[in-house]
Amino acid sequence: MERREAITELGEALRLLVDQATTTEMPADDLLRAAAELREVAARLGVRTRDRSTLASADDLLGGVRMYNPVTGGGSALAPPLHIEVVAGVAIGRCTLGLAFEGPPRFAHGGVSAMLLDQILGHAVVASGNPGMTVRLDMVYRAPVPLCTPLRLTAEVQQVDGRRVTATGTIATEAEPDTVLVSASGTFMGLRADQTKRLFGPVLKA
Ligand SMILES: CCCCCCCCCCCCCC(=O)SCCNC(=O)CCNC(=O)[C@H](O)C(C)(C)COP(=O)(O)OP(=O)(O)OC[C@H]1O[C@@H](n2cnc3c(N)ncnc32)[C@H](O)[C@@H]1OP(=O)(O)O
Repeated sequence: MERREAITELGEALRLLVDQATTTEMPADDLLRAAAELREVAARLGVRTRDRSTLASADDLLGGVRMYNPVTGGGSALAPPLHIEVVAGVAIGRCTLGLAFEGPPRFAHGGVSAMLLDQILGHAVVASGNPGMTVRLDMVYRAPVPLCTPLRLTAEVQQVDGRRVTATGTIATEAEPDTVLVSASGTFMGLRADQTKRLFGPVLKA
């Protein structure tokens, strides 16, 4: 099996674990036994690791492959994951949030909605050919986002003004795609060469 497939397999197992660990009502003894077993597994994975200045060997930064991205990464225990495709400049995202993402009971944490929207706005911005970093993200929470419900996100670029790119996006359910639950407007700033070197120099050098 190729390494990226193995990373995704491990990611799926971790997401199942996070989901079960969040929903389990098993007694304390079972939780303690699971915790001990998981520490052993973690120790095996920790034999070879990377630091923050080293890109994951399975990643392809310029090709847009980020296996451990906390929103889209197939290898991430934290990612829903959000699956994004860009069609005619519009980024369309799909995911279902489990109980690990709960804020108010039955609904998603507001910060999770912001994270999803930051990511999908970023995809629309990259797809427009003007990559940049988020410098501002404005959120409007119109209605709570239901957990365990297929969601549909959209994002598109509204304006490109030199290095400054503005994009907007929404979260709705798949069942009612025209009822906007959360909307966001983001400003992204393209980096000057000196900023790219200062922030990402060690990673790019490697
Ligand atoms: C298709 C392929 C798939 C792959 C897709 C991958 C998608 C990835 C998606 C990832 C998605 C996740 C993405 C993430 O999570 S990105 C992570 C979160 N974002 C950050 O950490 C960025 C932090 N900010 C900075 O480091 C600096 O601000 C940078 C370096 C960006 C600019 O440096 P600096 O601040 O020194 O500015 P400047 O001297 O260059 O001047 C630039 C202009 O910017 C204006 N400005 C600054 N701040 C703001 C502000 N808050 N509102 C409005 N305007 C602002 C400023 O006034 C100036 O305007 P002007 O005077 O020129 O008019």
